[in-house]
Amino acid sequence: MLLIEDLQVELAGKTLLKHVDLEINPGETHVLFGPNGSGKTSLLMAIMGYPQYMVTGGKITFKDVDITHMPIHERARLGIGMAYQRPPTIEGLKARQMVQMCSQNGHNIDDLARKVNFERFLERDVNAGLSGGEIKRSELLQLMAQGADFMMFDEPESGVDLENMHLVGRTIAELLQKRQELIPIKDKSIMRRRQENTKMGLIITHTGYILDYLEADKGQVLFDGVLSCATNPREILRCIAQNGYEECVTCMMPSN
Ligand SMILES: Nc1ncnc2c1ncn2[C@@H]1O[C@H](COP(=O)(O)OP(=O)(O)OP(=O)(O)O)[C@@H](O)[C@H]1O
Repeated sequence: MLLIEDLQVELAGKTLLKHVDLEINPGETHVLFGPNGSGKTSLLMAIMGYPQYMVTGGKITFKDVDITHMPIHERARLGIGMAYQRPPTIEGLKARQMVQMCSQNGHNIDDLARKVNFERFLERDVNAGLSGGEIKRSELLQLMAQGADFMMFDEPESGVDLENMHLVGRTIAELLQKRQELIPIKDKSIMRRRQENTKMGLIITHTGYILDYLEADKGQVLFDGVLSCATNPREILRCIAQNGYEECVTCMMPSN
């Protein structure tokens, strides 16, 4: 379980996250909405452990371990992974080497790359000259290799064309073991699979396209560093589209 209690985070002397509480249980995927600059990426970066996102209050617990001040690599080892919105180019490090470094289980890198249509980029430096959509697939490949238990996705749809959106959406759903099933829920094998799923996810989206590919458990809105509205993600999306973010957070229930 990921448990965030009363989290406050500062960046460059500015408070970006205010009293954030969040609980993601094994098998759950949450979706995070919010206007530009509201602090969504900052929340993910703080969970991942980037030191510039300074925790000035509160606590983050993962798998019953207090990770509030744990370095990034230890969080990754504990099972936290992230697909970034704008990951940096890393000169001198090939994508293949990066994926190998992420790999926990001696994966066949070429087989993994084929799944996200990334084979032809493996010998390039990480993210060098990649298009927006190619970068997203590179991020997914690293997560597939890592096999994390809790995965965060920062705007996985941005810059992805419609055809690749299917690939990205299906891959994320598979990573989170949240593929939408066409068979009714009363099917016992599906129910068992859902009960056995321990993967956790947190996805930032503006458009909600990702909801066409996976069953998300809860949506929340981050507005000016404050988290609210824990309810059905499609309902939140509808509310935002109809009334705007500010109206949405004032009219709905508090978080959790
Ligand atoms: N290095 C920095 N120095 C100062 N302010 C920063 C820095 N990085 C980000 N910010 C500010 O922190 C605020 C929150 O940024 P963040 O990226 O978390 O927003 P977001 O909700 O993810 O936005 P978007 O939807 O546009 O991606 C923004 O106002 C941003 O300008």
